Amino acid sequence: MYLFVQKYAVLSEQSALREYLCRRVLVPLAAFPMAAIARLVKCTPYLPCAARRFLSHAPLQKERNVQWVFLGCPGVGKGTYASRLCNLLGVPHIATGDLVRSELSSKGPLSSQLSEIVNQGKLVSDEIIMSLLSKRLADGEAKGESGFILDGFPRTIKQAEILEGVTDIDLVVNLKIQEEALLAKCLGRRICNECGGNFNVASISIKGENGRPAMVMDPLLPPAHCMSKLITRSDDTEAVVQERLRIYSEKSQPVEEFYRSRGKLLEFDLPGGIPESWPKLLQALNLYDYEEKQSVAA
Ligand SMILES: Nc1ncnc2c1ncn2[C@@H]1O[C@H](COP(=O)(O)OP(=O)(O)O)[C@@H](O)[C@H]1O
Repeated sequence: MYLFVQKYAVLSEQSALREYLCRRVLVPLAAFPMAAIARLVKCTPYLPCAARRFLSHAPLQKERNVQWVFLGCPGVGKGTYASRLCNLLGVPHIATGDLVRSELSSKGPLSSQLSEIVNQGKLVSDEIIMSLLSKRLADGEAKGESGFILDGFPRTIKQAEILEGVTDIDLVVNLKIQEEALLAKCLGRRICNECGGNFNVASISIKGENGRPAMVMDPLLPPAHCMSKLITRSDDTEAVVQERLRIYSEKSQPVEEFYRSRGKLLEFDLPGGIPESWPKLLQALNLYDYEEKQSVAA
C-alpha cells in the first residue's frame, strides 16, 4: 500500500500529497493513530532520520477526533447529515464537491477544465481531487482543526486506497434512500447565494407497495430573507443528474464493498425527511445521548 502511495506521490505533478504526508507525519501526532505512524516510519524513505527517531519514541495519544466518511448517491443527503454531525461533534465537514465548486468560482488555472467535467456529470481526476483535499486538510491543520467527516470522498477505489495509505478511517456511513426520490431531490436542491445555506423545494411522496415502505419528505424551505437569492447548481439538471447516478454505480459503488470488507461500513436507510431520519441516525451511531448532553451543556 505504501509503495503505491509513494509512487502516486512521486508521479503527481503537484506532489501535494507527498508534501502533505511529510508535514502531517511531523506535526499533528494526535491526528494519527500510532499504528499508522509506525507503518509510516517503517515505510517512508523520505522521512528524515531525526523524525524517525522522534516518531518511534512518541508517546501514545489517547484520543483524537473522529475520522469518518459519508458515502451515498448524489442527492441522498450526505451534505445535510454530515454537516449536522460535524456541528454536533465539533469536527470540520469536508465536502470535495464544495472544494471543486470553490476552485471553479475562484477562476483559478483549473477552473475551465473543472467546469467542463462537472457540467457533464463526470468525475474530476484523482490527482486534482487529491491536490484540493490535501490543501484543505493542510489549511485546516494550520488552524488547529482535528478530525473530519469527509463527504463525497473517496469516490473511486484508487481514492480509497490513497486515503487508507495516509490515515485510519474509523467509520464509513453509507446513506441510502429509495431510488425514486434521488432525481427529485437533486432537481429540488437550491442554494442561497448570499449565506450559502442548502435547501430543497422538492415535496416527495412515494406510495408503499410490494413490501416497499411509503416515504414522505417535506421540502426544506429557506427563511424568507433567502427566498429571492436561491440558485440551482449548474450540474443539477435532469440529464447531468442521470449521468452522475450512472457514474456513482460504476465507480463509487465498489467503494462501499472496499469498506464493507474491512468491517467499517454502517448502512443507513433514510426513512424519510430530517425529522424522522436525524434521531434514527443518531441512534444508529450511538450518539443519541451525546446530543442530549450537548444541548443540556449549551
Ligand atoms: N471525490 C471526488 N472525485 C472526483 N470528482 C469529484 C469528487 N468529489 C466531487 N467531485 C466532482 O464534483 C461534482 C460535485 O460533487 P458533489 O457536490 O459531491 O455532488 P453529488 O451531489 O453528486 O454528491 C461531482 O459530480 C464531480 O464532478
